[in-house]
Amino acid sequence: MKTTYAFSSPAKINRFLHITNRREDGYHELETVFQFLDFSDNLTFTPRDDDQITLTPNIPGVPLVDNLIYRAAQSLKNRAPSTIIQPLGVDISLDKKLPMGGGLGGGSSNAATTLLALNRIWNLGFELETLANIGLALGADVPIFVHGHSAFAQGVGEIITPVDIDCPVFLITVPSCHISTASIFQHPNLPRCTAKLTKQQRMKMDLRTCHNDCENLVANLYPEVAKLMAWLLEYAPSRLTGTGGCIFSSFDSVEEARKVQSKLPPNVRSFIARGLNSSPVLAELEQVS
Ligand SMILES: C[C@@](CO)(OP(=O)(O)O)[C@H](O)COP(=O)(O)OP(=O)(O)OC[C@H]1O[C@@H](n2ccc(N)nc2=O)[C@H](O)[C@@H]1O
Ligand SMILES: Nc1ncnc2c1ncn2[C@@H]1O[C@H](COP(=O)(O)OP(=O)(O)O)[C@@H](O)[C@H]1O
Repeated sequence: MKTTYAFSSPAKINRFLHITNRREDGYHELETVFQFLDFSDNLTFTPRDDDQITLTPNIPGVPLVDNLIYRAAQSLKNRAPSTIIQPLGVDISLDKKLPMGGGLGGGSSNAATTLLALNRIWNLGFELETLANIGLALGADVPIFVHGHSAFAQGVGEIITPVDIDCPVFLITVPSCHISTASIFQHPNLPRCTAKLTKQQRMKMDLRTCHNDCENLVANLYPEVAKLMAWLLEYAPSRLTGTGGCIFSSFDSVEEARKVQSKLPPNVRSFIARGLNSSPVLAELEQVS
């Protein structure tokens, strides 16, 4: 009888996102605070007797070789120490709940959960820092999910300082438009020179005085996002996550969030989730001996 291991793959939000510089290689330097949500995709891993890696079901429009779960598993396998003699094969299943391309980091989260889970299941013994480096080649947000704690991030997201922040209840709204991260970063009207936070501001970390540099551009390009944002701001502090288009609105209680959710214009997808300072994956790893 084979063991199947179940792991979550949580969403993240960027409580703020300042773009401070554009590097020579075209990538942008950011300052952001990441927070996880108690709303996740679910992944299962069943080790195989051979060295095949399978993934079901397929994500429509994402070929297997491009799927970040498959890529993460392959990357890890390719770096396995030569002392590992058991076959590194696994059947992976994905229960996708997170909207894709909305700034909730689902792909990066899936990759990070895969790295963490397979490192443990295959007994590879890699340190978190090594997994984070393997993950960075897959996506800028993967290291945050590997480290698994709310964090202030700099660089392209790989310079990480863990922080403990407030954990409100969020109403997350999901506009129907799919926004490509690359298209926002390439846009000429993106603000790219927000001043870096001073040491004093970082100590205080008052999230209300920060903003998301992508927000105005995304609102201009996608009137649906602008309309939804204007509607939400009537009820609660609301901000874009990442390069959008999901918006998070903060509340003190689930009841208050539900009240606003029930008034949302028809056809706006939404869910309610609490902010977390720790990724649920950390506790789940403890369960695997
Ligand atoms: C900006 C964030 C904040 O969380 O946005 P979301 O994608 O979650 O909305 C992320 O760091 C995004 O990370 P991720 O989605 O992994 O981006 P990647 O695949 O690494 O990059 C996609 C493309 O966006 C551009 N890019 C990305 C990150 C960055 N710091 N500067 C960039 O210029 C590059 O053109 C790159 O080719
Ligand atoms: N396992 C995966 N889950 C989600 N998206 C994936 C996955 N593998 C590859 N992708 C690709 O990554 C893109 C960005 O997805 P996602 O991480 O959900 O959004 P965002 O970067 O806006 O937070 C998707 O549109 C898809 O093409």
